[in-house]
Amino acid sequence: MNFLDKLKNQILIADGAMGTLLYSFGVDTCSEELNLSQAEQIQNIHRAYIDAGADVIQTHTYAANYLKLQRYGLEDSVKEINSAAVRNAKKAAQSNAYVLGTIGGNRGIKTSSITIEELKRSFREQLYCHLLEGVDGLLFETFYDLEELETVLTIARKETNLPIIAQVSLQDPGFLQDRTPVNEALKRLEGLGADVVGLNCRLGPHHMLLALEQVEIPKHAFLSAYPNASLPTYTDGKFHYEGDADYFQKSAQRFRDEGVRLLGGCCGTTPDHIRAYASELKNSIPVTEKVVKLKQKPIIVESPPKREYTPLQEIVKERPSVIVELDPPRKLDTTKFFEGAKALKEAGIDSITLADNSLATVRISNESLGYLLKSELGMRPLIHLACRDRNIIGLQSHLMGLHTLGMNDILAITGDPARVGDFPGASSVYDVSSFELIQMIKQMNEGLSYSGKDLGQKTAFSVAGAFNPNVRSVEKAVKRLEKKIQFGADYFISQPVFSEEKLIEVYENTKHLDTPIYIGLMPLTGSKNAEFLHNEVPGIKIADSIRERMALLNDNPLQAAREGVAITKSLIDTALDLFNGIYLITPFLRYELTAELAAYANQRASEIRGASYAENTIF
Ligand SMILES: Cc1cc2nc3c(=O)[nH]c(=O)nc-3n(C[C@H](O)[C@H](O)[C@H](O)COP(=O)(O)OP(=O)(O)OC[C@H]3O[C@@H](n4cnc5c(N)ncnc54)[C@H](O)[C@@H]3O)c2cc1C
Ligand code: MET
Ligand SMILES: [Zn+2]
Repeated sequence: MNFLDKLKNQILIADGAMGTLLYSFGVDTCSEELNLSQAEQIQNIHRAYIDAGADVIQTHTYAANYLKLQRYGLEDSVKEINSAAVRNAKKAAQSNAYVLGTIGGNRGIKTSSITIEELKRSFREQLYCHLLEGVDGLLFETFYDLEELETVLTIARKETNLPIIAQVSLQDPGFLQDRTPVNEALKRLEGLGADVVGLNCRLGPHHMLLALEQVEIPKHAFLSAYPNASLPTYTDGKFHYEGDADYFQKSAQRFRDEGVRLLGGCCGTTPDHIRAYASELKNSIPVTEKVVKLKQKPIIVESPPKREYTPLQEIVKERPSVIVELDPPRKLDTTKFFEGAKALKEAGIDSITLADNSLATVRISNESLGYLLKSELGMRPLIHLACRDRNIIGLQSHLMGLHTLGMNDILAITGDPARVGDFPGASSVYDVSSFELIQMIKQMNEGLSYSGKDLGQKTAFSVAGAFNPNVRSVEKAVKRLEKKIQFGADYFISQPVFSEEKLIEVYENTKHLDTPIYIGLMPLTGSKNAEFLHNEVPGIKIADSIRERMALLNDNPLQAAREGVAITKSLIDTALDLFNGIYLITPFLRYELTAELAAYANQRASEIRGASYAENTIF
């Protein structure tokens, strides 16, 4: 009798974890490889689960695909490992248990760079091994990404009539990562021909039962559940799971009440947990009716997003706009910083931009100074946000804080790596790069966290991307801009440009884009500054004539700075012919220089506007 026939009339017990069990025994390398080198041990664990009462066991092949095996240089051993794994499970099962060939999901919570074609290849390789070796059914487990599971299920259903179990994993008890309600997801899997649909991993019994309360008993499939033992804890350098077998035993009947017919365990479970389930439910009669607590898709409050200002990308499309960077100090005295901010406010700038530990050098946090500028001086802070210092949790919590404080203008950057900075031993986090950060922020504007959790409100961020035209190939840099636009960038802010030729080159290469650019300009403060930028900062080239002008004033710092301002004014004149946005960078907190330049740019901008107004009204 195939195990689907059995499931028609009785609950079956499945096995528990293999990976975490081996890890608890000290295996911290590729445990799937043990199917080859420690076949007997693997068979012993399978037997321990069968002795504990499992009717159905699974091959130890969850991560035995080329995408995951390549981490260990084992990508060419897919066939060997999967075939050995099936043989191990069958040898242990004899005729005492059914054997499922397990294939795990690849896409996790982060936006994955794995393409559908790679997923298909990875899946097919494993599938054919399992079919050739002969299994009683297939178990597709730990799929966070519904698209991935639907893709592989469709392939498998075409290839075989064997029973297929398709299981998703949830971050949130109710919804998949893409916000599909769990009930809808399982129905879709049933529609694609899965014989058993269900949940495994990530959630322990409590949350998995909460999710199952929202699931109807399928009409043409059976329901399965493989909860984790508990949340993991990290002690003495190792992960542990705590949920004990008694706790599992108490949950068993509740799984039955939710209509589950195949009940096993996932991470952290052991033969004791399975024994507990078997003692409660083995051979028991399944329920056929239940009251479902269907949840609707979360309603994201459609209140107007919390926005105090017109987004900069809208302003700069309408008229010339000047923003100025004034970096948070490296020391705790903020007097000069606030003096500078006041001077820039008087110069009439649209926004003051605050770097995030630029060059990986520690500075006062930009959100705290930004908030003071906003609340005390009524200025509009634009907060740079680098991926380098924060993981996905930190980035999101930081963004939620910025929203709460009403700071909606963000420059999303990957960030200079920690090794360039003043704490070279610090680690760069880079959970995401600027592309995904832009996407994360845009998702929050839809009221959803990066993993798709409902935030209850929409944020109103306007997101800039960084543009570095000081590279060998501006065309390549523009390709990055195009990619950032695809990820949701609203406008760009560039590194400083030091020559008219570069301004024109950038204009020529970007004029096809609708997305506005604030072009960067920074006054040189002296000859040493000019030589440093020209010779030591990758990509920055300053015309010989300019460096000569600065060199002539080497002994007169005041005059040199005046020269730097004069050069930048002439660049502003050209820049305003080509771009609407001017981004001035304040060197060494010398705000008097950028305040003067901002006033100049604003005056030139109003002259241009006056002239175009006159042109439009006269004719
Ligand atoms: C306006 C502006 C403000 C900035 N503010 C800060 C700040 O506050 N804090 C801070 O730490 N850093 C800051 N930076 C520096 C920035 O983080 C680095 O210059 C970064 O390497 C490029 O910008 P990004 O972070 O958006 O990188 P991304 O565009 O995401 O690029 C990431 C990686 O790709 C590389 N890359 C970028 N462009 C190219 C290209 N054309 N060809 C090949 N490889 C490329 C980069 O070197 C980097 O390794 C700022 C840069 C700009 C332009
Ligand atoms: C990471 S969830 C899948 C786990 C797998 N069934 C194992 O225990 O090895
Ligand atoms: Zn698991």
